[in-house]
Amino acid sequence: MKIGCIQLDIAFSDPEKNFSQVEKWVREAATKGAELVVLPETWNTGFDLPHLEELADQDGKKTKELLSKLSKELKIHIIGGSVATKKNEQFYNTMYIYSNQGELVSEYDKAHLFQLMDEHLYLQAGDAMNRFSLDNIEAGGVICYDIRFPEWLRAHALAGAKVLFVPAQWPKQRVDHWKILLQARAIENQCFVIAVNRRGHDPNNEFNGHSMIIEPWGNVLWTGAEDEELAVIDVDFSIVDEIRTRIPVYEDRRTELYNSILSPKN
Ligand SMILES: O=C(O)CCC(=O)C(=O)O
Repeated sequence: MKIGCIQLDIAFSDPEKNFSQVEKWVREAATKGAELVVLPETWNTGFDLPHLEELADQDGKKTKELLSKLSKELKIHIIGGSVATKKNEQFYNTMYIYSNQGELVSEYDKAHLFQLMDEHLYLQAGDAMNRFSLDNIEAGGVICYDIRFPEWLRAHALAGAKVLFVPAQWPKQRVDHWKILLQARAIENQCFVIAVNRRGHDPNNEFNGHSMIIEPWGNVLWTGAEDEELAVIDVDFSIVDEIRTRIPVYEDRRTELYNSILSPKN
């Protein structure tokens, strides 16, 4: 499958500009032959959390309209990064997944809120897993800081995911963590990891891309540059099963042992 990664330079606090940029880039990805496209985290607003009341997308309506229209018209799957949303009077960091038929196949609210950037002060955390299937490829999706929680990604893999999508706004100063954590998550879960970071800056942080596609043996198939970029990379998802047989990690897990330590009976 040809995967388009859009390493967007998000305009801070300017949803209108970001909606038109996203439309332009998704159209360009389709022109370049992408069958699935991945966007970064909170691409509608950037991290302008204090102004969510004015900026957040009410019920994700505007985002859903755009992604549904583009996925249907261009016949392209869209991993919609994430957007700041307002639902039931509360704010969320929400990921929408659209199939190439224009159907919403999954909606996920970021489960782990990043205290270093004050997310916990403004947003509600989601509790639901993000599992879906596109063209019979079993997938999962998490957002940025979620990759620091191996048990959360493992849960998606145990539930069947063979590829994990990771939209992010990961700051430049910790990009070494980003690369190592993504590679580790791919190796330990023996799955593809397709992670798209933004580039550019906001008032507090600089973001320097380094988006990555990693295969289940841990080899990096593609790393994004430091500029705004659209890359279209051909990925063969069929290798997952062979790698899972080569080292039978799932078979060798000792769940009872872990459970007895984490929840002793007495
Ligand atoms: O974990 C990190 O260092 C970065 C996380 C982050 O920026 C986020 O979740 O938005």
